Amino acid sequence: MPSTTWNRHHVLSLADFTTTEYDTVLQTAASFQEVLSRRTKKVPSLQGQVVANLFFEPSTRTRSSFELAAKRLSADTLNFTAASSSMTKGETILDTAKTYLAMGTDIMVIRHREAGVPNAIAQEMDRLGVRVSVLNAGDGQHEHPSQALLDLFTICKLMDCSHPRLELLKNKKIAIVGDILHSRVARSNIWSLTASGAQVHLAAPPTLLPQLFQDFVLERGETDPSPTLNRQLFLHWELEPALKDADLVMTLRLQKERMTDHLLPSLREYHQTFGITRKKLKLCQPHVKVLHPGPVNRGVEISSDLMDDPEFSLIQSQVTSGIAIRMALLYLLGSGKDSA
Ligand SMILES: N[C@@H](CC(=O)O)C(=O)O
Ligand SMILES: NC(=O)OP(=O)(O)O
Repeated sequence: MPSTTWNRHHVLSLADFTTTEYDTVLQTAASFQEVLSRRTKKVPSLQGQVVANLFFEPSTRTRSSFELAAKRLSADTLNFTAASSSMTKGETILDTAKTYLAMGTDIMVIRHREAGVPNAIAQEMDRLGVRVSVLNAGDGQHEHPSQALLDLFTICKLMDCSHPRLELLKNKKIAIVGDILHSRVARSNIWSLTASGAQVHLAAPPTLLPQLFQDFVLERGETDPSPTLNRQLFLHWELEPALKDADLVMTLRLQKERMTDHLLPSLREYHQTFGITRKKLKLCQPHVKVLHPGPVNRGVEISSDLMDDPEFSLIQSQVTSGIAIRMALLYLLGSGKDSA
């Protein structure tokens, strides 16, 4: 593994990630990707450490890939799902976390439907003075840092497989399309992609864009249909200007579980206006690739044939990248613990 300086104790958000930290994660993931291509895919880096996956909200790929990543690093894993836990008998979230602490957990990977739960658990661990790291695996509408990092890794590898790094995305045009309002994936990606120097274009119907962004634009009296939030972040109420000459398109699922109102006329109408299809991709650069964090609602945010087309779709490759990225995060958080 590369020898690195890494001082972060928890990974809760990408808001304050530095360029060096992004590059450290990308380079460490690239080293693990090489390990994963070998016959023996396991390394002893986290032998004796315990990684607890505390998932209070459903997940397929994040939970499984954190588990596999921990196993590839030789850590012991504990898997928790709220529905089959003693929370059904009234145990609180913090008491649940302390129960896992008492079992010797070193790293807690936490997903919760409410924003801020991983931060609250991290604060409690710090208050107790224990060296437990907390990794946010998606909290409400707030952030999903490991997803944005695996997206970054997937894209950077396309450009330079052996040396993925942040600067490769400088000035690339990246469209993020769909339910931006409820998407923690969009929020984390906005941090990482703007940090890279890319031009990030957000496109959604007004009901699915954060009011804050829209107020900001209206306050400045912008009437342009493609107003600029800052020099790198653009807002569109229509799809076409976001797709025009885009290098990459990230489409998002409609997060119905987080919608309290009827925000769209119909799924059919949404697919016609904002669904990504081969025809609409013709507006983009010829080399365009499409990302989606999954799970996908086929025929809603992306057409089924496009999702399955390896010429354009990076969806499977994102899932594969998730293992190396999560190995990198667990390794960086866990490898300093023995020397404490
Ligand atoms: N799986 C991602 C995206 C999604 O569910 O649409 C998340 O948990 O945020
Ligand atoms: N992309 C993502 O977080 O998928 P899961 O919800 O299946 O974990």
